[in-house]
Amino acid sequence: TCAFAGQKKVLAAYEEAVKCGYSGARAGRLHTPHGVFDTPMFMPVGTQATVKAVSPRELKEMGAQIILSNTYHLYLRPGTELVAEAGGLHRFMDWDGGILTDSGGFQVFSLGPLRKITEEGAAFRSHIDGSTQFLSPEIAIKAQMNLGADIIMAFDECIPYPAEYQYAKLSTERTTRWAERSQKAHTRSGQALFAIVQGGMYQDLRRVSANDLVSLDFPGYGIGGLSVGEPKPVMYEMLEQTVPLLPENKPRYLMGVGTPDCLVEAVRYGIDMFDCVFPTRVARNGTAMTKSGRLVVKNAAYAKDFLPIDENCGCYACQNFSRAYIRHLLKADEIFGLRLTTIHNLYFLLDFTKKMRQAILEDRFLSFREEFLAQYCK
Ligand SMILES: CC1(C)O[C@@H]2[C@@H](CO[C@@]3(CNc4nc5cc6c(=O)[nH]c(N)nc6cc5[nH]4)OC(C)(C)O[C@@H]23)O1
Ligand SMILES: [Zn+2]
Repeated sequence: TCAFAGQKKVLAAYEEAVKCGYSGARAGRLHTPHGVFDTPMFMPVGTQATVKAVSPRELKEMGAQIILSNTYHLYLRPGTELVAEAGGLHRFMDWDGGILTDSGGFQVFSLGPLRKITEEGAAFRSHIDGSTQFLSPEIAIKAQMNLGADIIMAFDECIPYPAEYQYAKLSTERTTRWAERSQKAHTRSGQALFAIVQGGMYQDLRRVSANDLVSLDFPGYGIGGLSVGEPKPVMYEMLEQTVPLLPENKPRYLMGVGTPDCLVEAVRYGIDMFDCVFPTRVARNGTAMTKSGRLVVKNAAYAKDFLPIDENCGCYACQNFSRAYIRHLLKADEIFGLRLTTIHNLYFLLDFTKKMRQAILEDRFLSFREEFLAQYCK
């Protein structure tokens, strides 16, 4: 293994356990102040300091290791100073596993009615009360130090898709300057700051972004600007161009991804960490994720189906309840229905990454990937 120990700032140290032959897939262990965690890993999204509809105890039970929260949302409400006064995000939400916070760059562009971006940062209007707000690398890093996550992200611009080459070039260069400013503003020891690779859908800009950020020497690297509406083959092409330029002994985090087919492809390219609102979001409109694709348990077809969502699933929903019962709850607008579909979807993705890790450790990842893709219809 190539442990990361020995570096003066052992933060999100990454021990690569084993590389899988003929692909970039690898199984590693991520060292953080809240524990050592196995990769590949899926991180449930808890945007506003809660993973919607499930409790920390249930998250622990289903095998969640690190969860994601959003600086943008917590900065606007309830305020990151308040969370600091409460003892930090772990205490505030009673989660003793790992926490990663996104820096707010993306949410500014995807949520708030954007006012303008300058070298200094991004001015925007709050999607909550319309107030004028401003985020910069310094403000975003200070906010994340207040939240006290184990892993925090540099302040970046997620380039919209599609984007002109010239705009992608200027934005990517600015994101690199913002990464340097994020680094300088980051003074909290024991907390890992990851940079975020941009470059739009342009191979050369992706390579420049990766090389520039690697030379600034971060403990880990997010790959941003993807899963923003581009075709999947384009996303995979960007991964193929970017991942090999990132240090083998540091974690790679593909932001905002996603569905099992994307996860298995990204792991093949050497991605270690994922987050996506997908499993929790689709659960709330009655869609369950299975290894054969999506199952809309709300459909009339399941009214008298007394089997569980997935007979081979070990989650609380599948061990105790039928499709008919969950459909009934969803049709009756019972909150417990959403809780059961959410628990199943999170368990499904967490278990899927565990199965990928096992396949890599047993050097059978490529056949695992073949078998999975053959059965899964998008
Ligand atoms: C797949 C699915 C269902 O995920 C949904 C919806 C639209 O895509 C998502 C997920 N994609 C996504 N790409 C990202 C890129 C960056 C980035 O470049 N920088 C930073 N700091 N954070 C990022 C977070 C990202 N999330 O983005 C929102 C809008 C959060 O909802 C998600 O489609
Ligand atoms: Zn289940």
